[in-house]
Amino acid sequence: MTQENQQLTLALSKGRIFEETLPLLEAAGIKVTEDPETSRKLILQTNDANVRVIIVRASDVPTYVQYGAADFGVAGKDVLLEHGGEGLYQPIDLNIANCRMSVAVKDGFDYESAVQQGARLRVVTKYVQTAREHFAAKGVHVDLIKLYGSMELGPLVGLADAIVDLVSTGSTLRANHLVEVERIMDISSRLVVNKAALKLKRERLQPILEAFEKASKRSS
Ligand SMILES: Nc1ncnc2c1ncn2[C@@H]1O[C@H](COP(=O)(O)OP(=O)(O)OP(=O)(O)O)[C@@H](O)[C@H]1O
Ligand SMILES: O=P(O)(O)OC[C@H]1O[C@H](OP(=O)(O)OP(=O)(O)O)[C@H](O)[C@@H]1O
Repeated sequence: MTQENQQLTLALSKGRIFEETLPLLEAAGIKVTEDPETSRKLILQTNDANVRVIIVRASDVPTYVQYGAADFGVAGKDVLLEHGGEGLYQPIDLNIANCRMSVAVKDGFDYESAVQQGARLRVVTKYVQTAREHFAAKGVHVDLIKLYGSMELGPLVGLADAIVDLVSTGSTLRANHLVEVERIMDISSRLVVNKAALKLKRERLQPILEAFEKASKRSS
């Protein structure tokens, strides 16, 4: 095997996923030697010459792994559901970046009666696939409008009746006078592995996957 074939590339997003993956990497003996918050570099080296980290948008992690540009990565269940998971093996729930996906409305909006009356609701979200499935399963009629961020603004400026977004502490909802009216699902981040890499680089990947699994169980 050539040196290049031995190299493993891990796709991570900046922020909470990077921060919360660091202890798992350390459990596998891997230390990232550069900080993505202070460096503009998109390829970060580690103490292991055969492992490098690439920094991509959270929602792009599954795409890099699907096409083999990264051998493995860490992505939220929210992102994986929107992507569809094609070409990805998802062996471990890492139990990091925990939150929930919920429906929220402006304080005072009677969501239950609107639903009971069969009203057609306008919903803004970044998670169109998951939202569509959720409302279809409930038999609620919705017009979904895709946004890329600041969903909480939608009901405040008359763009929508409701939002589907991630909630953790609830402080973003409170700050914008919104209330959570339905929990759709719990969200955590998963390790995703390129299916071909799992076969071809199993020897290098396996110990890392095992260390991640052990460390993520310890923290649960
Ligand atoms: N408030 C939160 N608390 C805990 N976990 C969260 C929270 N918000 C998002 N997450 C989880 O962390 C992941 C990464 O979120 P992050 O905010 O870093 O990226 P993003 O801004 O949503 O993505 P993108 O850059 O692609 O638009 C999300 O996909 C989700 O699974
Ligand atoms: O319930 P809370 O603890 O307030 O967390 C919820 C917020 O967290 C996420 O945004 P994030 O902080 O990731 O900002 P961004 O997606 O706009 O980068 C999510 O989109 C909510 O706005």
